[in-house]
Amino acid sequence: MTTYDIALIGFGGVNRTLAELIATRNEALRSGLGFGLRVVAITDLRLGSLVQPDGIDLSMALGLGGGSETFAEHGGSADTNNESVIRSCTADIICEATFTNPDDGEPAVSHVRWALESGKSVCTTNKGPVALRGAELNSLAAQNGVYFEYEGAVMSGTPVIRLAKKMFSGLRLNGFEGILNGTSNYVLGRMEAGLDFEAAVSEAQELGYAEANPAADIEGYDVQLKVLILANELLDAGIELKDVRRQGISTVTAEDVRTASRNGRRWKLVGSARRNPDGTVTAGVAPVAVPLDHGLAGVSGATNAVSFDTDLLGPVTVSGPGAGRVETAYALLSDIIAIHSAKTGAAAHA
Ligand SMILES: NC(=O)c1ccc[n+]([C@@H]2O[C@H](COP(=O)([O-])OP(=O)(O)OC[C@H]3O[C@@H](n4cnc5c(N)ncnc54)[C@H](O)[C@@H]3O)[C@@H](O)[C@H]2O)c1
Ligand SMILES: N[C@@H](CCO)C(=O)O
Repeated sequence: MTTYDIALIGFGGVNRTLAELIATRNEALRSGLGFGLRVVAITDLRLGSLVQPDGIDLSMALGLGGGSETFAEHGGSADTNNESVIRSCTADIICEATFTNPDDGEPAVSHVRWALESGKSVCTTNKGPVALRGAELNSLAAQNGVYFEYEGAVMSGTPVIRLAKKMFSGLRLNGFEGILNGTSNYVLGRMEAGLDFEAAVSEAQELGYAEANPAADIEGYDVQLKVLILANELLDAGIELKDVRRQGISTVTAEDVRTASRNGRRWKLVGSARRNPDGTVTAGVAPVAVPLDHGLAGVSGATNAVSFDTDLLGPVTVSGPGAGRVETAYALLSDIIAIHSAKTGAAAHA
């Protein structure tokens, strides 16, 4: 039975939940999927780093975080030591879930690069490296004969990127539009229910939907990255961040929400991209007061949906959780499963 050794870079909501899944479901994974998982390294800004090639005691690691204790008291270090841990630990797969940096993707871009260069596959939910350095990192993975997977970068564990790549390969995609941020959608819904903006944002933070800096959700930076990812991955758009127009929901007032409601409309933060007749792609994110019979009007809470405009099937819509710790940890698990399938499929055809 194969066991994959895993390193968790960033031990916040998502990677902690992955560790919980590994701790509680490893036997089910072994019998259902034919492989087990063992965590051999963890790094985090608050906890430092711990490397144990025989496997880390996850109940100990999950018990840390509430106080000032670090991994230094458990045989590790109070420093993250990310580069040396990533390059020299014995992990087969690095799960990168540190903060998303929408400006240049760092330090996560370096984390991914160090892993791929040292022959380790990477799964990440971090939008920065995928959106801003996706092409470079994908070719680095190919050069090193390893895998770079990032299903959770868009719509958390809801299958979108792999699904569209696999299932739409025989048709032409003309564009897409969707609700791609759970926090802003949740906030707009709570405002419609009468809650004030700040209280709604606090709720989204408590529920684990929001970015470390929730301005990324509210001002549309998060959707800008997701539109960039989908446009380049699925429309082969070849565009950069500056090509995705961005407007968030901070300009939408409680009065705007009430007026829309009286007029049979509902505010949504819509991300979209469309292929133009000359082959270029126009992409952006902006709040839109959609009519109640619009396909996106009924998408509520942290649920996301994206509708693809295809030439042979017409519109095809995928809907599901867009944020949440468990939902996003599942995305990492689905990436690990994809790596296992690719490895074992390749072996079967060798
Ligand atoms: N939570 C969600 O619903 C969700 C959904 C999809 C994608 N994501 C993305 O997944 C990533 C993780 O999300 P989260 O909710 O776990 O965030 P989080 O803020 O709970 O956790 C991030 C962790 O990374 C650690 N960290 C930051 N920089 C680090 C560094 N340089 N080295 C080591 N550790 C570092 C922090 O200390 C923190 O514990 C983010 O990039 C986020 O955008 C989150
Ligand atoms: N903060 C993001 C997490 C998912 O990328 C959201 O609310 O959608």
